[in-house]
Order: sequence, then C-alpha cells, then structure tokens
Amino acid sequence: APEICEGLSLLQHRGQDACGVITCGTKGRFYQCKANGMVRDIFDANSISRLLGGMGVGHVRYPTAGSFNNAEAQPFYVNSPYGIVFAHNGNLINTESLMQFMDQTAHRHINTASDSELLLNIFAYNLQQTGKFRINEEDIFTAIGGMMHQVKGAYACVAMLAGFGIIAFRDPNGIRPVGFATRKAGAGLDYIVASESVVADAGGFTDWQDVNPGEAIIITRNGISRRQIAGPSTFAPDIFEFVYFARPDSVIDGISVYRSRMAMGDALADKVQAVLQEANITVDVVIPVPDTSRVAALNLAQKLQVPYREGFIKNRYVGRTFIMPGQQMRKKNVRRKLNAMALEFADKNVLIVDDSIVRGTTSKEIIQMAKDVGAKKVIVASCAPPIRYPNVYGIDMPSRKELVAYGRDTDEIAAEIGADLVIFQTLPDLVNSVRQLQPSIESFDCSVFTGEYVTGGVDEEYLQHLETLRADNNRAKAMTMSLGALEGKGGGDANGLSEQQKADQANSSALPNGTDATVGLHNSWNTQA
Ligand SMILES: O=P(O)(O)OC[C@H]1O[C@H](OP(=O)(O)OP(=O)(O)O)[C@H](O)[C@@H]1O
Ligand SMILES: NC(=O)CC[C@H](N)C(=O)O
Ligand SMILES: [Mg+2]
Repeated sequence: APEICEGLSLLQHRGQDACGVITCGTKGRFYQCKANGMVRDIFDANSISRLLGGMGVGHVRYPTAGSFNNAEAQPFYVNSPYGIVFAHNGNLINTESLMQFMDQTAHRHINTASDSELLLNIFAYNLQQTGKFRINEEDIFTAIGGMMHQVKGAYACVAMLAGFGIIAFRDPNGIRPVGFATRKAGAGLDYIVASESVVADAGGFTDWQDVNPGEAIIITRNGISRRQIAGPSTFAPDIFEFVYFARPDSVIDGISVYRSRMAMGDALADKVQAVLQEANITVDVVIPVPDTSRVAALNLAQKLQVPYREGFIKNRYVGRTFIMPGQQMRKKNVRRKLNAMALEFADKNVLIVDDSIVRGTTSKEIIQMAKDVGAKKVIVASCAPPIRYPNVYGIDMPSRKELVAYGRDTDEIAAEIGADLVIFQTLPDLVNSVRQLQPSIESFDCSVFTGEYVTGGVDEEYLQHLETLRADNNRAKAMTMSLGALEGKGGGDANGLSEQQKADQANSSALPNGTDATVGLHNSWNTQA
C-alpha cells in the first residue's frame, strides 16, 4: 500500500477529484480506502497501515463520465465471480447499449453513472461465462477477448482477482497508456503496472514495457503471461498525452514526453518567426504558462534567441485547472494559481507560450493579467493546433460549444481571448514532433483537432447526445441529484448552491476512515470478498 500510494501521488496530475486503493491480503480478503479528494488528503500513515496484503490496485480519478460522486471513486469492486477489483483509465463510447445488455442479458445491476463500473461488470460477466469453480489464465484471456468484442472506446485497465493475481489490458487502438516494470525481490520479482513510467522510476523498477494495443497481461506468483487478444487495429495513442496530460519525465510508447515537448517548441519557433515577420512585430521576451508549457517554451525561446523569463509564478499548492470540474472553479483557480510579475511584462511585447488553448480559460485570464501589469502587446503561441472537436476518449471536453476555437478562425480566437495575435502550431508539425521520436507509430489520435474518431461509432447524433449529457450545468445538476439520492443529502435544497459549494459538499462527505456511511456502497473498510 505505501508504494501504491506513492505511485498515485506521482500520477496526481492525471486526476485530482478522487483516489483510492484496494489491496488483497491473506485468504483473498480485500482492504479498501477510497474517497473524493487528493492523494495527500485521503491517505495518511494510519489509513495506509490498514491496507494489508502483497498486491493491490490504486486509481486517481478525473471524471469523464458520470459525476463527481464519492461512489464513483475507483477502484471498483464486485464480489462475483471470484472477487474482482478494477481500475479504468479512459472513456467508453457505447455505454448506452452496454447498459441495455447489462439489464436485459447479464442481469447485473450498475449502481452509478460511471462507465468504469459498467466496464468492470462486462468483464465480470465474461469471466462468469467460463462457469468454472477455479479460473485459469486461459479463461481470463478468453474473457478479455469477449469483453473487447463488446466494448467501444478507450480503456487502459488494471484488475485484481482475489488470491489470484493482477491483470492489465489496453484497448485495441491503444488510446490511453499503460505499461509495467519489474524489480528484483529476493529470488523473485516485484511487478508494477501504471499509466506512466514515472511511477516505475520512483519505485526502483526497471525494464519498463508498454502493454500493446489489444494486449492483456496476467501477473501471478508464477510470473507474467502476455497475450495479444484483439486482432490488428490502428494503433492511435492520444497525442494529447504528449501535449498536456502526461508528466514530462514519463516515456509513453517509447517516446519521451519531455523530448516531444522540446520538439514542439522547436517546430513552433519556426511558425512564430514567420508569422511575426509577416506582421512586422518583434517580441522582447518569451514567457511560459506554468507548468506544462515550460519545456516547449524554453526551446522556442532558444531557437528565436529571445530571452526566456518566468513571468508567471505558480502557486505550487494549486493543482491543474483544466481538469477541475466546472467553469467557475477553473476560472477562479487560474487567478489563484498564477501571478504576473510586472517587471517582466511592463512596456514589453510579450510572447506567451502555452501547450494548448482549449476552453480559453487560462489564456483569457493571463492575457488580462499581463495587460494589467503593463504589457504592450500580448502574443500567444500554442504548441497544439486549434481544438475544435470534443474528446471522447478520456479527456473531459465533451462539448464543442465550450471550446474557444469552435466556429472561430485565428483572428476571432485572438479577439475572444484578448490577445493581439494568436499563433497555432500546425497539425503536421505537432504530429511530427512526437512521431519522429518513434517512427514505427504510424498514427496518433488527433480527434480533437480533426474530428476523426479512430474507434468509429462517434457520429453527429452521438456528439449531440454527449453534449447534452455532459454540459457543465447538466453535470452539476446530475451531481446534486446523485448526492441527494445516494447520500441522503437532500438533493432539493442543494440546487441553489454554487458549483464550488457543490464540489465542497461532495468533498465534505469524503471521510477516509470510512466512518461516514453516506459515501456509497463501496466505501467501507475491510471489505470482505
Ligand atoms: O484553454 P484552457 O481551457 O484553459 O486549457 C488549456 C490550459 O489548461 C492546462 O493547464 P493546467 O492549469 O490544467 O495545468 P498545468 O499546470 O500542467 O499547465 C494547459 O496546460 C493549458 O494551460
Ligand atoms: N480519467 C479517467 O480515467 C476516467 C475514468 C472513468 N471514465 C471515470 O469517469 O471515472
Ligand atoms: Mg497549463
């Protein structure tokens, strides 16, 4: 448990809303702690010491389906068959037909709106089909095959079978990352499976290998078995992992995220130079938007031979704003997080570099901040091209109307965010920055830039449905209702609360010691399988 918790803290940038760990001790008994909140808030020495056992699964959650309810914190658990614990990174796109299948055929009850609970139950259903008293690896591979056949979308998953071992698999397009590494332990080996290699580095694990798209691995006391389950599909890792989501010190699918961001800065420098020349503007200083754009901005500045200055100072205690729930909270936190130093802005033409402009929340605020402290001209350069389409594979940007580049050309985007000029990387340059580091990968999921979705099954009707389902205000409503329904909070009077208050309210019931009976069915200590 201590190592899993340490690993989760290294993955905190992937999900700030909820976290959890379930371990498996003697006699296949599971021990659980999960709740809404950051890793440092939910886990302390006391709670960790109660998570017994030699294997376990952890998760940090950034909701892309369902709500922010405690009951949707992961890992999930089902008792039948065998006792399964499950953690999912990604997002499914055929949840509606899967729900129907659960109801009409599998007769399994899904208690939340989480696609991950649904995926676990599809997995459990397929395991159940083997009808065995004791399961073996062959049965598990067969069950994963059945599951991959039914499920559409992005899923990088880790499962644990009570007293048996750990299973990991990745969707046939390999959209979200997952890999594993080993460490010598006496005569045998310890194994770690994680979304990002940084977790392995920190724990002293070596020989990091990615789980291949459509592959499953099983780790037991006897070692590891790997099996290619799904037939050939387009390998399309999400390029947004490299642009923003992953830590720079991770290596994903053989590509150093850090190197890819350096290359993005280099490529963007050429574009910036050309555009500035044409507009007859010179810039005095390059300023990154901490944290993610730093690596790219430094390379860009070096190539342009313009001074690089940390003009925005980040409050290290405020997390990522893009993955916060609700526009009000995101907006407020950009101001809490960043402060502009007048001495770097006053009377200068500044080139602010960010990794991406998505809703425009960050750029709008920081451009105003730059102007407030006396910047002459504010030019913004983005390492990613304009984002005009929703992400349906695990980055929570489901609604086109929320995207600042939707229905706007570059000049209109500049006007909207208050910049004198906005310069976007081209898509071929972005793809090349990443791909040159691993030319064997032929394509990346670039759906947020192109509107082409590699899994199929994402048409106009689906996008409209998603937009309605997950519009910011509907989500807030859904959360209030589910708080009322599941947690006895009295959903009625909560309707008038602000988004921040609602989030606070959700957090207030997140007692890590499990003494609060309102946190949902799965949130109790010493769950016995
Ligand atoms: O246009 P927007 O909707 O604002 O989204 C884009 C911004 O959000 C992210 O920063 P975030 O604060 O999440 O994290 P960071 O500290 O890792 O840069 C990203 O790095 C951009 O700065
Ligand atoms: N970021 C994630 O991995 C999201 C997992 C899952 N779709 C959820 O909303 O809980
Ligand atoms: Mg940022």
